[in-house]
Amino acid sequence: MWRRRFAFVCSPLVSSPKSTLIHNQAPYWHEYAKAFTTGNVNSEEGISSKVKVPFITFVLGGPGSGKGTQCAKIVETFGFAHLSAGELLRKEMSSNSAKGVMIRDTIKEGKIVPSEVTVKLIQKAIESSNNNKFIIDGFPRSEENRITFEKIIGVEPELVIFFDCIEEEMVKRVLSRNQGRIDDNIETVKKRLEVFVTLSLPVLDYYSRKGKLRKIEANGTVEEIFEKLRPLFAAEKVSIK
Ligand SMILES: Nc1ncnc2c1ncn2[C@@H]1O[C@H](COP(=O)(O)OP(=O)(O)OP(=O)(O)O)[C@@H](O)[C@H]1O
Ligand SMILES: O=c1ccn([C@@H]2O[C@H](COP(=O)(O)O)[C@@H](O)[C@H]2O)c(=O)[nH]1
Ligand SMILES: [Mg+2]
Repeated sequence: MWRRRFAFVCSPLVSSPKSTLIHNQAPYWHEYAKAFTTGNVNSEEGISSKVKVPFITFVLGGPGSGKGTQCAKIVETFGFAHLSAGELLRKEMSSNSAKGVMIRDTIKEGKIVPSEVTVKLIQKAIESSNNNKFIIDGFPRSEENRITFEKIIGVEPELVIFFDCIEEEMVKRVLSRNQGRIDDNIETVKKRLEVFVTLSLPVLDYYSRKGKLRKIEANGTVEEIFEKLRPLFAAEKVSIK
């Protein structure tokens, strides 16, 4: 069973895709886009003249496929801000509020936290960053997540990366991670794998059809995998180094 791989076909590596702002649903980024294109600055609302429409990359893959590990390398090499949806939720769950308890229970069950909660956390993190290039790790995990992000943030990703790793390897990595995560146990991992197949694969399918998906074979060493990622970010447009 663990040898199963996600049967999924997507576009081959191609040159960097074009920007695709969603112009009819952008309560937040429309203001940013306006400030960028007109040069208007509204200091009361905190919109800076330096702010540009953000370059967003989503990174998806099953539990333990290496998303967090590779995102750290992308940040170091290409100057992105790393937003891990899981980390944002784990921070939020450490409060003993009703919301914190709900997040803890959901993560323990390997299920998906309500979209609005996650998107609001991502929005806050984007708003408080000085960076303009974001790598969003482990999101969107479902079509509902994706649609909620589009509604609230109003920007589409330029690029969506999928780490394709065999289940046996993912399970081995998660069970030896040793970071005290409440979902790093075999019962939760099995549930997360099912959730990935049922709810996350349709998201990959959506971006594949839009020509935005890049599949990375993620069974090798950390360095081998990073070498496969490098060309995606080497374009002048996204590189700061
Ligand atoms: N290529 C690799 N080879 C071996 N071990 C790896 C590799 N990449 C990551 N790891 C290790 O596997 C574990 C899981 O990696 P990581 O946390 O990056 O995965 P993830 O996709 O973010 O998982 P999750 O969705 O559960 O957060 C970590 O302990 C990490 O050090
Ligand atoms: O968009 C998201 C991201 C994460 N979750 C929940 O958190 C855990 C852990 O996420 P990692 O990305 O693996 O750190 C995940 O299994 C979900 O329960 C979420 O609900 N929505
Ligand atoms: Mg992770």
